[in-house]
Amino acid sequence: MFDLDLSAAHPLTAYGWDDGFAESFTPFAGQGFMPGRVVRVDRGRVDAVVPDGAGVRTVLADTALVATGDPMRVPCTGDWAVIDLENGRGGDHVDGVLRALLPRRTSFVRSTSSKRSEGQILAANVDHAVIAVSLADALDLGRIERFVSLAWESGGRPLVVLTKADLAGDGHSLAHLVADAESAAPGVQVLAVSSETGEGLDVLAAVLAGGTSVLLGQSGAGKSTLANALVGTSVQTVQATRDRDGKGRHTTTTRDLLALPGGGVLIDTPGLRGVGMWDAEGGLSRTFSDVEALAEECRFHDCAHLSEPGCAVQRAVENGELAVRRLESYRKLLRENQRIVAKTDARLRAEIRRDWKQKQALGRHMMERKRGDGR
Ligand SMILES: Nc1nc2c(ncn2[C@@H]2O[C@H](COP(=O)(O)OP(=O)(O)OP(=O)(O)O)[C@@H](O)[C@H]2O)c(=O)[nH]1
Ligand SMILES: [Zn+2]
Repeated sequence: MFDLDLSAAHPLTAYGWDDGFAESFTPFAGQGFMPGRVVRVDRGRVDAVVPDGAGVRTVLADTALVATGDPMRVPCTGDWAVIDLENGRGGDHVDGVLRALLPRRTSFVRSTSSKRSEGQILAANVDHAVIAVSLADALDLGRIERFVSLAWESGGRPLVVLTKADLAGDGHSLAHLVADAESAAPGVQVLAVSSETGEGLDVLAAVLAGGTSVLLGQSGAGKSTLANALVGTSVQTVQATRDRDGKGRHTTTTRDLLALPGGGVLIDTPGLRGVGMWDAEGGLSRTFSDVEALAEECRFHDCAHLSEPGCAVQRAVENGELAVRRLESYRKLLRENQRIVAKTDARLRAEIRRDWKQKQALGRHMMERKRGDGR
């Protein structure tokens, strides 16, 4: 079998395997199971890297996992899983069964918070959320604030990467742009890079070497180009299909999770790329920690920072300590967030009502049938 030893030689180290995950796996060890990291999920088929020398294996999730109906328990890219290759081998190139998921450290969830059952999980065990912002267009600080809030909410650490730095003019204007981006994301590292010239890629690679990262950002921000530059070759990996039919065909397999040559793991899934806002109240608080710290000083604890007397936020705007743009952006994102939470709640209520109505109708139907039978 394989060795659970945590030496650099462990075949999964390049995929982020560490002491903590090894510990979570302990109860499953010695049962013929092995750990694996999910690199792609496609219509119920899960591709995972396993330490058995074969690289990526395709498995199906245990029906017990899927049957819960809880979308949070469905495997997603970045998950560490308990893989059983001894059983469940089937046609259509299925190599085994995914028996369980190891506890997630962080998760990117669409819709409301992870406590909610209707959340959709987009990526798991993410340490850094890389927010790609193109310098080909004027910086949209509000957009940076939105993505940074989502990143904080996921539990990962945001990192703003200003791409296409070759288009930003001289070093002086580049420094200004970096400072502007920093003002929108207190405490968040901002890096300028160019996939074209290679500028800044070494610094970025060094940051990403520690853990698992996801790529976020608008369409056209330069994410694919950046991923290719970081990986060194095309993100598409060509894999030989096992020679079951004797034809020795080759298929091209795309992965959503890649080991970076300089260390670290990069997740780039289509579902995550242009994510919208969801319930990110905690993330907003972190992104606007400066505004919230000022609000603590307001005379009224429910101050709306409009025209109340003793408003510390308004005072800071007047003093030039706080940009009015930032206060407006804060308000806008809070409103947007509240709208989404309300909408989700309304949807949830509607679902419960529909379910209840169906049960009532079914009950009536059964009663009528019973009565009919008795006649
Ligand atoms: N000048 C310059 N252009 C770049 C750089 N990186 C990317 N581009 C160009 O920007 C365009 C968009 O890049 P992509 O990598 O496809 O952007 P993306 O974020 O992956 O876009 P989606 O796939 O739509 O999410 C392409 O035409 C790239 O050639 C760069 O560093 N410098
Ligand atoms: Zn106030």
